[in-house]
Amino acid sequence: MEAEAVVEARALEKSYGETVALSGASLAVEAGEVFALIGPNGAGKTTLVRALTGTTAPDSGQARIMGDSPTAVDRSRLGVLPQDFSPPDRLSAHELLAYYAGLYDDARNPNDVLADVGLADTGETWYEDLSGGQQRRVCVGATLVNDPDVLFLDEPTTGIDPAGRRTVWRLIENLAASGTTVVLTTHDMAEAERLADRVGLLAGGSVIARGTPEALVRDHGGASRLTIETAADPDAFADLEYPVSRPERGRGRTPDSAVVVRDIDPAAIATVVDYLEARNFEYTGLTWSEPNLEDVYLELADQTELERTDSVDDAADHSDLAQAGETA
Ligand SMILES: Nc1ncnc2c1ncn2[C@@H]1O[C@H](COP(=O)(O)OP(=O)(O)OP(=O)(O)O)[C@@H](O)[C@H]1O
Repeated sequence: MEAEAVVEARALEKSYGETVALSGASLAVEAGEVFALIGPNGAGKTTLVRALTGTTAPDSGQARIMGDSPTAVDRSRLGVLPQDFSPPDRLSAHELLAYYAGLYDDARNPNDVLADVGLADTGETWYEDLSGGQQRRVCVGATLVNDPDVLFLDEPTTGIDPAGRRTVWRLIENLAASGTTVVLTTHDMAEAERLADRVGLLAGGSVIARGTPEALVRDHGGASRLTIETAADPDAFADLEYPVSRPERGRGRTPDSAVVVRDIDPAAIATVVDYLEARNFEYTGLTWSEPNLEDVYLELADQTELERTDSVDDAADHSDLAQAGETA
């Protein structure tokens, strides 16, 4: 029997004037799952979270949390961190958490929450005097005072330094281990890959692919790559037994400073080194990488973006992507 969805969106549509924010977004999150929503700026992630948490009403479609409509659900079982959450700043971190804790009958001790978000020593500092990353961690803490069963975190780690980010990651992992259902949005693919049981990729207002990070990488991540930092032309590698090309747009390297060897096992890297040496090709570095969620993102979401900017008449390409999503 299929597990019952704790959070569910069915064919949600939402427009702001001419702007279509959601165009049939659907997803189902099971109890205890960590579900990460990824997608380009403007894809509709925040609007989807807002529709799921009852802060915006969809034009059509249905949102459900724990079997209820988002506006009818017991708020004490819900934690929501909006992207633009900005609490009153003339309070200390501790006072802020105490304030939010005061909204619930059976709230957690603010000191324990401060410790959870790695700010045990910063409780007496005024919110406005905290760094941006510390403020964000207090905001994450504010969503935890009621020990929610379902937690929505819209870009929880944006602006947080690497150590603080890891604190929040461990916190989310602990929450998930204790059974909390978590829906988060992020632009950090490493974050999604590390935390999420499943990932939903939003583009153009709908979920175009969903699945475990492993399945998405397997289905859409492409081949392993060996990147060679060299000015040599890919054609010069014609008799190498692997496909060689320039790096694609958007993959972090200027196309004429590197070539990419695809589908190559790490054990075969020595063959390529021998090949380079035998031909006196100059190179300054070799990097082997397996496909990851960033490759999936670039393959599916950025492709959608590029098509949209390259051509206004791209309806056919969108339907291809929607089909790719159906198989994920
Ligand atoms: N209140 C609003 N009024 C008008 N347009 C809006 C409003 N909220 C969202 N939009 C528009 O809807 C679209 C989706 O926005 P949304 O914030 O949901 O995207 P997002 O995926 O969360 O983006 P980001 O990654 O930048 O946070 C965008 O084009 C945005 O400009």
